[in-house]
Parts: sequence; C-alpha cells; structure tokens
Amino acid sequence: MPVKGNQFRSNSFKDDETPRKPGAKAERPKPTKPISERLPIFNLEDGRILKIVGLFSLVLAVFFLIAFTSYLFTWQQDQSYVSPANGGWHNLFKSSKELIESGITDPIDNWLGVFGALLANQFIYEWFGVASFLFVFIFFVIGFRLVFKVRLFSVPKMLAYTLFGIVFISITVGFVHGMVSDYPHFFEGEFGYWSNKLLSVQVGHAGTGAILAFAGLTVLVIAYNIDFKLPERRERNIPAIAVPDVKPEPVELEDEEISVPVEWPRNGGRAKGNNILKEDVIEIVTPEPVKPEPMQQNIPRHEPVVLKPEPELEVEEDIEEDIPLTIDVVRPTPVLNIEKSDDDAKAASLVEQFGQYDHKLDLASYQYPSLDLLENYGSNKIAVNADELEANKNKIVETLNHYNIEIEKIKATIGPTVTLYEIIPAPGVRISKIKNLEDDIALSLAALGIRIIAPMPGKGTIGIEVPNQHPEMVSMRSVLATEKWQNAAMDLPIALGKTISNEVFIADLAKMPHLLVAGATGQGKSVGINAILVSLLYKKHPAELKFVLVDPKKVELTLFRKIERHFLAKLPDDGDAIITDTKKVVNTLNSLCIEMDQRYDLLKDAQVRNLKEYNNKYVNRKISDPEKHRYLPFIVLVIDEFADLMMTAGKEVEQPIARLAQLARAVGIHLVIATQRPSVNVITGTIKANFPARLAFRVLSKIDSRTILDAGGADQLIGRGDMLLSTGSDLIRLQCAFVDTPEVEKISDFIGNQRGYPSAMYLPEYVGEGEASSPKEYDADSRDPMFEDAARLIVLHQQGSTSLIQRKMKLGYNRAGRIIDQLEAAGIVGPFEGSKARDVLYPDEYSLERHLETLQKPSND
Ligand SMILES: Nc1ncnc2c1ncn2[C@@H]1O[C@H](COP(=O)(O)OP(=O)(O)OP(=O)(O)O)[C@@H](O)[C@H]1O
Repeated sequence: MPVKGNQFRSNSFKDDETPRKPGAKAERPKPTKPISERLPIFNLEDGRILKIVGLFSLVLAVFFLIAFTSYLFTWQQDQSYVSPANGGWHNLFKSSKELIESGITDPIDNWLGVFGALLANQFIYEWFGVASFLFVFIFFVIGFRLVFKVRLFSVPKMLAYTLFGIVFISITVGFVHGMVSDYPHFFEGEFGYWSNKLLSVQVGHAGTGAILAFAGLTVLVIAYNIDFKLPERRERNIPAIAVPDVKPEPVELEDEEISVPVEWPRNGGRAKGNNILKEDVIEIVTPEPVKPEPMQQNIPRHEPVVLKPEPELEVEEDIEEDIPLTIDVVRPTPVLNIEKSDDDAKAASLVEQFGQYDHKLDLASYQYPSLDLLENYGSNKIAVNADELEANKNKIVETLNHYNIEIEKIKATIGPTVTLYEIIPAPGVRISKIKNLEDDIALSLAALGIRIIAPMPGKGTIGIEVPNQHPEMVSMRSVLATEKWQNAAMDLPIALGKTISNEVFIADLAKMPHLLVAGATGQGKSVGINAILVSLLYKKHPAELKFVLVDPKKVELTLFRKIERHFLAKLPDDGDAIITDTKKVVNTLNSLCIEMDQRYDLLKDAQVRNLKEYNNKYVNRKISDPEKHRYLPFIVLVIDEFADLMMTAGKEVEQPIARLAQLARAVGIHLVIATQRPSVNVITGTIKANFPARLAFRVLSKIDSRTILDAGGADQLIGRGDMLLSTGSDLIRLQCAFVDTPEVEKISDFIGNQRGYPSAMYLPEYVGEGEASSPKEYDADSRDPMFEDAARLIVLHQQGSTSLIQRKMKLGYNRAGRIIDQLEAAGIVGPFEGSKARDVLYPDEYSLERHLETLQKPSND
C-alpha cells in the first residue's frame, strides 16, 4: 500500500499508548518494550527500512564497482597485502609494525583502500573472476527498485539469471583460459579454475565444453525460447506458429489445396493443370464453324501486349527532383510532437511502473476452444471427375458453336461445389449473346444452378459456373486448420468457407462493417450464422468481444446460452441473454444506441477516432482520466429472422437498426442480420443503404436475388451452403463452412465450463417511452441502507450514473438502480436522460449533508 504524507500522523504511536500505564509497565516482563516506546517502529509497510536497504544497496553497487575496477589496475601492487599467505583479511586488524614484520611494506593502491583491496581480491581472485562485476548489477537493480520504486527488471528473475551468469561466466572463462594456462587467474577466479579442474577430471575437456554449451543454450531457451533452425526447410508440422491471439493447439495444420485451372487451348492441345490425368484429356471439340472466322489471324497480335517500362525511369528522376520540396512541407510536425511528449512521458512512466493495462487479466486463464471440438467432414480434397469435366466442357463448346459462337480458349477451375469454366470468346463475339444463352447451356448440361458471369470482372473472360455432380462439404475444421486462418490478423475475422478455386475465404467483419444474410428456408442460413459466431469464438477473448443475440424463432441461437457469462451482453434485468421477445428487442436496440453514444463520448474525450485507437490508448495508459474510461470490447449484434421483427415492430426496429448501421462501426458495434424473406418491406432502402456487405444463400426468385444483392444470381445457387457474397463492388461465390449443432454445443460447453465473469455484460438501461416512470415519491423508511453513501459518492463525482454506484460500492445492478431511483425521489439527482448521466442537483458535499439532514428530520420526529 502506498504510504503518503507524514508518518508521525499515523496510528503507530497511538497503538503503543495503552501499555504505558505504570502498573502495566511493571508487570510486563518483556525487556524490549521501553526501547520501542522511544524509537520509531520499523515495519515493512512503513517503507523506511526498505528505503534504507535500497540506499545501502546502491552504495554497495558503487563501492563494488570502484573496488573491482581499481583491482584490475592495482592487483599486482596490492598482492602482498591481500594474499592469504600473508594474512589476508587478518591484516585488517594488524598494526603497521605487525604488517612490516609480515613483510608487507608497500602502501595499498586500491582506490578504496585496504578494505577495497581485500574485497575485490576475495570476489575476483578467490571467487568468480571478472564475472563478479555482475554483483554490481544486482545491487544496483535492487537499490534502484527500493529507492525510486521503479521496476527495471523482475527482481527474482534478475537474481536467478545473474547468479547463474556469474557461475557460468566464471567456469566458461576458466575453460577458455585453461587452454592456454595452467594457473588460476583473476579472469575466472579460483571458483572458475577449480570447477574446471574438477569437471575435466570427471568428463574431460571436451565434456566440460559440452556441459557448458548445454547449460548456456538451456538458459537461452528458458529465457527467450529460441528456435533452432536447420538450414534447409523441414516438414511443416508445428502448430506453434506465431498466432497472436489463439493458444497454440497440438493440431496439425492442413494445407490449403487451391485449384489450379485446367486449360484447353484453342488448337486442340492437351489440358493443363494438376487436377486431371493426362490420359483423360480430350481435345477441344470444334464442330464445323458455321461462319469461318477471318479474324483468327489477328489472334497472335492480341497476346504479346506488354507494357514497356521505359517511362518509369523518367518518372523516378522527376520524383528525386521533387524530394527536397516534400521535406520542407513536412518540417513543422516536430513542434506538435513536443507538445504531446509530456503526456506520453507520463503514460510511459505509468506503463513502466504497472505494465500495460491487461484487459484479459480478469480471465487470464481462459482457454481458447481447440480444433478438436470440430468434426472433419468429407475429404477436403479436390476430387474431380475428369470425365465430368470433359463432358461439361464439350457440352458448353457445342452449345456455343451451335449458336455460332466461336471460342478462343476454355479453362476450368474446380471448387468444392461448382466448377467455373472460363471462356475467352473469339474476337468480335458479343457478350450479351452468350449471356442470353444461359438457359440453353443449362438445358444442354442438364444441370441446375448454372450461373453465367459475363464478363468476369477484371479477367476479360466469360465465366460459366456448373455445379459438381459430387459436391464436397467444406467443414469448419478444414477452414480453421489452415495457416491462413491461424495467421489472420484481423479485428473480427470470420471464416466464411471456400471460394470457387477452393481457397479459404476469410473476411473481417469489422471492415464490412455490417452483414446482411438472406436466403430461403433450408438453404444454410443458420449454418452460416453459426459459422460466423464460431469463427469469432475461436479468435477472440471474452474481454474483447460481446454478442447481443436476437432470436425470435427461439431455437436457433439457444446453443449459445452457455457462454452468457463470457461472451454475451444483455439488458440489465434478470431475463434471458438471448432475446426472443419483440418488446425486449426494441429496448435492446435502443440500449445499444445509448451504448454507441456513450462510446462516442468516450472516444471524443480520449481524442481518438475509432475503437482500436481508443483501446490502444487505454492499454498504454495514455488516457488522462482512467476512472471515466473502460476497455471497450467489440459488440456484434446478431438478429435471426429479421423479417419477423419487422412485421411485428416495423419502424420501432428499423430506426435504431438504421442508426446503428450508420454510425456504430467506429465504436466497434457491428450487425449481422439474417432474414428468410428478402422482400422490400423487410430489407428497406434505409437498411440496404447501410449494409454494403450482403450474403445471399439460395433464394426462390430473381426478384428476391435483386432485393438482396442488387443483382441476379442467388436464385441460381444450388443450396446447402452455396452462397454469394456481395461486398459492394464484387460478387463472390462461396461454399459456406459447415458446422453442425453438436459441434456448436461442444464449443459452448467448452467455453461455458470455464471460469467466466459474474454475469453477462450489461448494456445501458433504456426506458421506453410508455415506460418512463412518473416522479417517484420519497419514502424515508424504505430507503436503502447505502442511500447516504451513494448520495455522497454521486455528489463527489458529480455524475449521476447507476454504473458508478455499481462499480464503486460493489453493488448489483438492480440494487444500484433502486438507489438511483431513491436519489431521484429525494431530489439529489435529476431524471433519467437516456445516454447521458443524470444531473446531480447538489454541487458539493456541504449542501448535500444539509439536505440529508432535512430528509432525516421527519423520520426522527
Ligand atoms: N455449408 C453447408 N454445407 C453442407 N450442407 C449444408 C451447409 N449449410 C446447410 N447445409 C444443409 O442444409 C440444411 C439446412 O441448413 P440450415 O438449417 O442452415 O438452413 P436455414 O436456411 O437456416 O433454414 P431455416 O431458415 O429454415 O432455419 C442443413 O441441415 C444441412 O444439411
């Protein structure tokens, strides 16, 4: 405990006053008592003893440093005095006559006199050699810590390493010196010399070297966990790669098997690509072209279009000439930095003293779920049937030729559920012509879910997606066991599944910043939401993320009930954390709006622009008023069956959702909204405008697809997790990662069975319009025993908030809420004002005390 001010004001003296009665004094046999009455009591809490020890330690450090350094220059001159043969330490007590009789005539040269000479000789020559200088370090660190209360290093660790270092250096120096000399020297000291002798007798010179190397490396491994790497790369089987957040799991990472396109060249070459066997390759079928293509000869002219690099050189020269101008413009910035440096220095000293703020400390032992909780479905290999591939390609080519569409090249990329055939049409073919043939191609391939992308954005080709006969399931485990996921350094990474080229697709929900999910019933929407939630649970600590779950269907999200005390946020009442009731949804959404406003106030106060900067500043203790601030976790609001909500609550829901969607991104509140019915009265213009990222599972009509994606395509999906992700500009076809209910249950159990917070995170209270309570009557008899203390606290902080009472007085939310109501009734705080704290109606404690007295009077009478 820090001790402030004059210690003589403390009770330590008063305590001793009682036994001072004359009688008592005579009876007490303890002889120490009278001394303690006159002398101040030294106890460790007092701090004085520690300061004295600290000062002594610092003096020792200086003393040792001077004596040792001097020894290096004066040891020869002082040898006769310090030598044990001539008396050593006994010489200290000899008179000068006795010294002369012992043959010691030379004066002592050590800068610290005879004591310095003896001490240095003892440590350096007789003990540890030059390694003894490390004692200076030990004393300095301890002294510095005790005197200035600044923690340079952890003392126990420093002691352990330094003492080892002394012994190790002494023996190692002795080992090296032993190669050239057979006598002890002050380099290694007698300890180093004799230890070497002993070891050499036991294990030989080489054995001693090996033991020393082993000991040195072991300590390096303990201290820094150094890696031993052989020159050539070995099999990659270590899961302990640098994963910032996830605890390393002993699970083998899987290689992502990305599809390499299979190509069929125009003039009947062989298919290229690693996915099909050479003997399976069939030459491109070109039924006699109806219209001979005169432009064929031009083809080679299109290929070697290479941009020449020469102009770049000129540009570089220009830039070099411009450089001085740029430097001039940038110059004023250091002035700003100087202003800041005061705060920075303060923050740095706080960090040095207490370390960075650790938001995970409350649940420091929290274990991230392991991959073993997930199942492995399917083989996770691209198992393509070469016959199917060829047959599809031939049918596509045939159909196109049938309509006089000549193609240049065709290639196939095989995904888990669909294969993408990319066509380069011959010059002069109109794209719209191919697009119009969508149904004909589907007919000729006799397949559902054919999607034509004409043209493929940024590729100059036309894509035809054809479902595979045997779709491959993408298990969540196979996605999370990839290096790409393990190394994903995103704020809110979500593993959505795999792309058409079998590549793992990871998106950052924080960047999206909100996600709209739609799809007809039974097409994989719930699985998709589970995949999003599960991926976040795999990457985030409970201190960093909270979910607000809304599930009008009452069955989909119940699996997450067990993680309430870890990952859920709810309104401060006793109800269920997973919200199923429409009225409560409206309150929760408004409460989230209040949370958003409060967060913006905090951001403003901390002069930062977003949650990441804010938390960064908070962790580095750069926020000047930490009492007012807190570490802000991300909040992800998930609403299943949004259509149902819109039907029952309409505008009441739409308004807060629109507000959150517009503003909440910077303060770390992100929305994931799912709906089965993607009609325009559910996904309204306002909502759509604020959800640039949309995920569409299969829908039943083109109109629905347009409602969700502003484009067709979702009606041509094949279901079972086949989906399209629109990120505003791009439309990406993905196969959703599959995670089954038992897996989600296992993960929830795993997290739920660990120590959690006392309750779910409480969102700010929200009182609906109809519910706003009428001014309460003050009732002195029923007021809380903590009422007066709470009143003083509120007036002292000039902040009428329930959470302040909760935090400072360690009360539950309900009791704190009751007290604040009583304070309002007693006229101490103003009425509830939404996101702002209530007004405090008394400016100081004096006026409050007078008011409290008047409140007490009627009951005293
Ligand atoms: N990614 C996937 N991979 C493989 N199969 C899937 C995938 N997603 C869903 N399925 C299959 O589709 C079935 C229905 O999925 P899901 O329950 O997610 O549909 P839904 O759209 O949520 O339906 P509802 O709207 O009625 O709840 C699942 O039981 C599963 O068999």
